[in-house]
Amino acid sequence: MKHLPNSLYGFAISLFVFWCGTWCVHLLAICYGKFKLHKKSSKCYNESPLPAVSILKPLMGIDPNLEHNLESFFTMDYPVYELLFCIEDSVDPAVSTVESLMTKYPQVDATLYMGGSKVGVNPKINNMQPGYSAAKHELIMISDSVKNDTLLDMVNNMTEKYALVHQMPFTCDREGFAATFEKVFFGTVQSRIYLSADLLGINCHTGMSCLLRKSVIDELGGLRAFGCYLAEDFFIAKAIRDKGWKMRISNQPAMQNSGICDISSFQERLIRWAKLRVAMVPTTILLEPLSECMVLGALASWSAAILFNWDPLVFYLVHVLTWFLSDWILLSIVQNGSLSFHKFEFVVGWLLREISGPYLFLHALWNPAIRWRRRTYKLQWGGIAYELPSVNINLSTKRLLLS
Ligand SMILES: CCCCCCCC/C=C\CCCCCCCC(=O)N[C@@H](CO[C@@H]1OC[C@@H](O)[C@H](O)[C@H]1O)[C@H](O)/C=C/CCCCCCCCCCCCC
Ligand SMILES: O=c1ccn([C@@H]2O[C@H](COP(=O)(O)OP(=O)(O)O)[C@@H](O)[C@H]2O)c(=O)[nH]1
Repeated sequence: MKHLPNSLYGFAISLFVFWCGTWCVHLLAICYGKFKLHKKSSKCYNESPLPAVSILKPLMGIDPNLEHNLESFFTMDYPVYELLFCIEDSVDPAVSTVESLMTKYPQVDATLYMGGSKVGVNPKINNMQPGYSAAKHELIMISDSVKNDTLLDMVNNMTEKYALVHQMPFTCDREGFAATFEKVFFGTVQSRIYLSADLLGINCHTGMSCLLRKSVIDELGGLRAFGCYLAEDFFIAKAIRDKGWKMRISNQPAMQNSGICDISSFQERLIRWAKLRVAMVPTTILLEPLSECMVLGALASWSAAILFNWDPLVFYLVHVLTWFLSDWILLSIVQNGSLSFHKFEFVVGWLLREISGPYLFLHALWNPAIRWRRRTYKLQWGGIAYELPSVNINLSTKRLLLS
C-alpha cells in the first residue's frame, strides 16, 4: 500500500466512499418503500368533495390486454372524472376498442379525439394535444391502466404545495419469464433509484402515470411547451419545480399491464430510456454503470484490497449476495404480497438483469438514434429532440402495429 501513487490511493478511497453511498441508497429505498408504499387511501367523499379529474389516455395500436386495461378507467371508484381518449390515426385498431367501451358505459363522460395536433416532435404530446385543450377540469391525469382506487390515492397525495403526483413504475402479475424479468427490473434497480430520488428530492418523474395541476401546466405554456422533448415527463417535472411547486410519488405503484411481454422488446424500451437519460442528465454516463452491482462490486473489491488488504474474492461474493438479498427485500415491499414466481425464477431473472444492465447501457451509448413506435429520433445534449427520416420498422414495432 505504501508504494502506491497518491492518485491511485485517492481513487480507491473515492470508490470505497461511493460504494458506501450506494448501500445508503439501498437502505433509504427499503425504509422509504416500507413507509410510503401501499398505504390505503381513506378519504370519504362526503367529508370534503373530491376534485374532478380529466384523464388523458394517449393510445397507439392495440395489445391483448388493451380492452381490459381501458375498461378499468370506466369502472374507477371516483366521483367525477372525464375520459379523453386520444388516437393519432383514425384507422388505428384501438379506435373500435374505445368506441365499444364508450357504448358499454354510456354513463361515463368519455370522448375520443382523433388526428392529434402537431405542436412539436414528441408524438405522445402531439397525440394528447386535442384532449388536453378540451380538458374541463383543473386536475389532469395521464395514465396507463389503473386499479379502482388509483385516482383517489393520487388525488390524496396532491396536497396544497404539490403540482405533480406520479406513480413509481411497477408491473401486474403476468405469466412467463419475460414478465418475471420486467418485475425484477421495476421492483429492484428502478424502485431503488425512484424511491431514494423521491425521498431526496431528485427529479425522477416517469410519465406513464401522473396527476398534474392544469393551471400550472398552462402557466408553463401548456403541454405543447414540452413537445420539443421526447422525455416530456422529466422536463415537465423540472419546470414545475422551477416554479416553486413540489412533486412526489403516490402510495400505489403504477401497475403496467401491457399484453406484449417479451425480453427483447423490453430491453429495447430500456435502451430507449437510457438514451433519454444520457442526453438529459449526462452524469448518468458515469453514475449508471458505476452503480451496477457487478461493476461496482469488482471496483469496490479492488479498492478494499488496496485500502484494507481484504480478500477481493470474498469481498465480491459477500457484496453480490448482500445486494441480491436487499433487492429481494425491496421487491417484496413493492409487491406487497406473494410474488407470482418461484424464488429460483427470481435468481435467474435477477442475474440476467444484473449481467445485462451494463451491456444494455453500453448499447444505448453506442447508437444514439431512438426508435419509438413507428418513428426514429435523435437527441441533442440537453434533451431537445428531432425526428429522423423513417427507416425499416423493427420486429416489435411491426407486431404492435399489426396487432
Ligand atoms: C451513490 C449512489 C448513486 C446512484 C446513482 C444511480 C444512477 C442512476 C441509475 C439509474 C437511473 C434510473 C432513473 C429512474 C428513471 C428511469 C426511467 C426512465 O428512464 N424514464 C424516462 C423515459 O420515460 C418515458 O419517456 C417517454 C414518456 O412519454 C413515457 O411516458 C415515459 O415513461 C424518463 O424520461 C426519465 C425520467 C427521469 C430521469 C432521471 C435521470 C436522473 C437519474 C439520476 C438519479 C440519481 C439518484 C440517486 C439517488 C441517491
Ligand atoms: O408515437 C407515439 C408513441 C407513444 N404514444 C403513447 O405514449 C404512451 C407511452 O408509450 P410507450 O408505451 O411506447 O412508451 P414507454 O412507456 O415505453 O416509454 C402510450 O400511451 C402511447 O400510446 C403515442 O401516443 N404516440
